[in-house]
Amino acid sequence: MIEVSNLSYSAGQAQILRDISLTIPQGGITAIIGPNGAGKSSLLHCIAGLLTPSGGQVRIDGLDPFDAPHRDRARAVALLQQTPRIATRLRVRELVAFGRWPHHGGRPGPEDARLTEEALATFDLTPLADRSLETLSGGQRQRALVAMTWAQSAPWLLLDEPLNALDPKYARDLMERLHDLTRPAPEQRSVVVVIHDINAAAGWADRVIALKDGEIGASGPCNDIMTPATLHAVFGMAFDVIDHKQRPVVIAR
Ligand SMILES: Nc1ncnc2c1ncn2[C@@H]1O[C@H](COP(=O)(O)OP(=O)(O)OP(=O)(O)O)[C@@H](O)[C@H]1O
Repeated sequence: MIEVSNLSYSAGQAQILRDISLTIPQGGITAIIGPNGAGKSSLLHCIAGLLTPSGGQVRIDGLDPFDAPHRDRARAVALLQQTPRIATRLRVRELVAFGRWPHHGGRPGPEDARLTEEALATFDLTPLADRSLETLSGGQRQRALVAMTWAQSAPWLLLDEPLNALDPKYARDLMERLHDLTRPAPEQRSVVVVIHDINAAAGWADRVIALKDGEIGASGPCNDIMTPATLHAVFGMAFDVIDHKQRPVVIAR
């Protein structure tokens, strides 16, 4: 379980997050939505222990990400940042294998190789495994980054805009895969994902946290949040919401 209590975060004079308290249960997909500048990335980085809050606390399955040794933190939570800096001459397999670093500390063994191949296969990257990143399309590179994050084998995955640059098929495939891999079987991980595409959240998320101006505007099961009234309150614009196969579909008016 992720527990965030009275979290505040400031950058210089600017207060970015204000008194955020929330609980994210294990398993499933939790989507963080909200307008530009609402504080979604900042919240994800605070949870991952990469930004130091000005107040409050975070616990990831009981672990304090700000106090924990780097390796313990990396085994508890894997963060995919929006614009990670990576050496483009790396091959896809080498990049994905980096995800194993917290487990082997520079001495990869057969289990690390096996889990690297498994992550490549999970995200349809096996045919691209020997290509260097600079030869990939933006969407292919994005999938390789998700696979690297997955290979870290942390129970919690925090993904900041993973659908960036993905075409509709790969965006759907990625959400479907994350959905399947966050069910109780065969292997349950927990995903917290910042998403701009509101219908990707509506279609796949189990829970939604809607941020507005650095505060929680709404939070709860997906169907409870994807309502015209709540979406209007969060985004300041009118939406219609219809039901399609028991999932909400959001249409901007
Ligand atoms: N170092 C900083 N100094 C001042 N303001 C900052 C700093 N970092 C972030 N901000 C501001 O904090 C606010 C929240 O930023 P954040 O990136 O968390 O929002 P977001 O909801 O992820 O936005 P987007 O949807 O545009 O990616 C923004 O207004 C941003 O300009």
